[in-house]
Amino acid sequence: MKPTTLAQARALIDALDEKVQGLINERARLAEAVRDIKAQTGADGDHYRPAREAEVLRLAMARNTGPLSNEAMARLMREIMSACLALESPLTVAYLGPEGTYTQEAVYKHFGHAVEARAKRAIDEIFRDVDSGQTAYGVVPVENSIGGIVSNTLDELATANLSICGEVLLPVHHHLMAKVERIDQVKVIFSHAQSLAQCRHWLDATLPNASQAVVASNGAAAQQVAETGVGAAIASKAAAELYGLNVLASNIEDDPSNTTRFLIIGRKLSDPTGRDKTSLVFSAHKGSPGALFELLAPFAAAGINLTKLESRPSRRAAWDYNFYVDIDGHCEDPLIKPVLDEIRQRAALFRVLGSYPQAVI
Ligand SMILES: O=C(O)C(=O)C[C@]1(C(=O)O)C=C[C@@H](O)C=C1
Repeated sequence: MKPTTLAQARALIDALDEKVQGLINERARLAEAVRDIKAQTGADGDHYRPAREAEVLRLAMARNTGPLSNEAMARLMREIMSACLALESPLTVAYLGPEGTYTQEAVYKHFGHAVEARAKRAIDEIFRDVDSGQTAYGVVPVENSIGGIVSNTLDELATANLSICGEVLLPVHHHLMAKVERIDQVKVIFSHAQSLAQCRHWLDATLPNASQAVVASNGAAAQQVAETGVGAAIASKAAAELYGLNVLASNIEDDPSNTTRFLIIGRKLSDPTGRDKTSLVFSAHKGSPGALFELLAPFAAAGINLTKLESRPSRRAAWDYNFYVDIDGHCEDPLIKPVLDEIRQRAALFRVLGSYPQAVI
């Protein structure tokens, strides 16, 4: 029945909300049953299953008939699953803090809001915390569509005994924020080096005489401006709200498609979902001509798509490099496994950093 008055429409919404709520709790009871089944089968108490979560989100999007968008529907399912998982056991997630960073946004986008997010001061601290079991998972930035790689993360990945179990793509929109109310009052701008670089044209055109100062993160910039009242910060809208700053200009990034990719790090390999990525690190034997070509050729021969290739100093010897490669597919896929074995034989160093579902939302 299509309502014709506001009161009728609201009464129908109330009745429907009651049913939706009942169904959500029924789902939560099933998640509790899953916990009991896992306990009986000797699972280790970590109930988070990245592959299953990706499947649930993909199913929600495939089933969706609107009017809500697929993404809006998936975000709702994301929060329901997050609350269900928190019933099983609250998940702890370390991220690059302080509060208000884009990494914190990436935590909530990937895990939903029912996690215990713990702010850390540096990327290596996050790796240490996850490795020692103090937190179950970590979220670290790995690359930006304009600024390129986050070298600390790649360097930590090469030596850490951890596994990448997910990725998050976060559109990054920068805002100028301060205690003062007018842009012409701003004499100094604080932010992370990458954020300043991503807003360079806007800053040159709008605030050519203001000086720029690099700090550890956008969140730290906003926190500092809130505490001292000095200057302005470039950070997220969430940071402006959290630290009570005035937004003086919005969306000041030079490229509106500016996106940062984050990785979820944990201690377990994720199951295959059919739409996965695998991250690898390897190095070639020094001094042999065509060594890198030899390591990459098996991918081409098997028709495996490379989505990324980076090199970094290996830190073992001068002019020795580690190559970081992302491919489409899971390391257990029957097509991929023998190819990885072949490359392992040919490489000086070879490690699978993780296989994980491609970002869903
Ligand atoms: O299917 C599971 O293994 C569950 O624990 C249930 C559930 C869910 O709510 O759907 C919750 C958490 C997991 O990360 C994945 C899925």
